[in-house]
Amino acid sequence: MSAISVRNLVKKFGNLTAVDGISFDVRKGEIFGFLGPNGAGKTTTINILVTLMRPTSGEAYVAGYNVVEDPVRVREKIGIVFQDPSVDRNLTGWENLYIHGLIYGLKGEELRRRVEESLEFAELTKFRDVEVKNYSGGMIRRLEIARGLMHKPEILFLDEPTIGLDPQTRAKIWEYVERLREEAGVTVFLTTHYIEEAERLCDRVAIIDHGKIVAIGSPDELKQEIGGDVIYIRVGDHSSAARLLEGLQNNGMIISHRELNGVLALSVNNASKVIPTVFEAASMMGIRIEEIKYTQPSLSDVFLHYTGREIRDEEADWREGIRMRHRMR
Ligand SMILES: Nc1ncnc2c1ncn2[C@@H]1O[C@H](COP(=O)(O)OP(=O)(O)OP(=O)(O)O)[C@@H](O)[C@H]1O
Repeated sequence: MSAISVRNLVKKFGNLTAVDGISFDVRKGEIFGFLGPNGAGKTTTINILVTLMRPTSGEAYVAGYNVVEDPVRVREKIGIVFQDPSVDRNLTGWENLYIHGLIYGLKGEELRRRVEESLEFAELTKFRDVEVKNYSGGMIRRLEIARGLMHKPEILFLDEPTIGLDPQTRAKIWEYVERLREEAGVTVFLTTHYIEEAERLCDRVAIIDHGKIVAIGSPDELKQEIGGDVIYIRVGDHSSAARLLEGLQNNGMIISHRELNGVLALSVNNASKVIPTVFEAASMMGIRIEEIKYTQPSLSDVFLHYTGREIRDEEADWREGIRMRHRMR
C-alpha cells in the first residue's frame, strides 16, 4: 500500500483551478517532493491531504484512509509543519512541546519522556528552557518539525520547510529531515520552490505548474528524460546575449534557451558540436565571450523544458521577501 495515493484531484476557487486533475503515489518511507513556483498549487494540495480543505473532485488516500470520508483517522497518522511559524514565541521550547503533547492526548511520564526525546532529536536540549523568541530561524524550524513528530506520525507533511532560511541553516534542516526518515522511518511529503532542496533531499519529485503535474520521477530520472547538455555563455550584458541568441537560433541546434544578467543558457543535444558554432557566431557579430561552460541538465532545466519558464521568478522572490519580513517581526 502507498503512503499517499491521489487520483484526479481537483480544487477550484471560483473561476480559478488551483489543482487541476493531479494523480500520484508516494511510497512508504520515501522523501517525496512537490516542486513548483509560488502559486502552482502546492499548499492547496497539502491542505487537501491533511484534511484542512475538501477537494472539488477526485480522491486522495493518506495512510490508507480517504481524506474526505475518514479525516480523523488521517489526522492520527500524520504530522504537519506549515510554512509560517506556528510555535508560541513567548514560551520555551520545552513548554511548546509539552502543550502540543497534551493537545494530542499524551499524559504524565509518557508525555515528559516524549518531550525530552523530541528536544534531543532536534538538538535543542541545551535550549529547552529558553524562550522561543530567542531562537534562530533554524532552531524554530527544528522545534516545529520535532513538534510535528511528537505523536509518532507515519507521514510528515512539510510545507516549504526551509523558506526564508540562510543556506547553511537550510543544509542543517535537510540533514535533520534525512535523519527522520532513517531513524524514525517516517514518510516525508514536502513542498518546495527551491531546486537544490528537491535535488538534494527528495527520492522522487513531482514538478507542478499551474495546478498540473508536468513531470514525476527521481531527480536523476527527470534529468535523463530530457537528455542533452546545457551550455552557459557569459557575454556580459543582456543585449549581447539577445543578439547572440538571434544569430544562433536559425541553425536548429537549440532545444530551449533562457538568459539571466548576460548569461545565456542553451539546452542542446550535444554541447561539443554546438560550442564551435557559438564561437563562430560570436566572432562574426563582434561579441566577446567572457566564459563558456556546459553541464548535464539540472532540475531547473527540467522545469524549463516542460513549461518553457523559469521555476523562480521575480514575483516569487518578492513574495518571499515579504514573508521573511513578516517572520522577523
Ligand atoms: N483560499 C483561497 N481562495 C482563493 N484562491 C486561492 C486560495 N488558496 C489558494 N488560492 C490560489 O490558488 C493558487 C494556488 O495556490 P497555492 O497556495 O496552492 O500555491 P503554492 O504552489 O503553494 O504557492 P505558495 O507557496 O505561494 O503558497 C494560487 O493562484 C492562489 O492564489
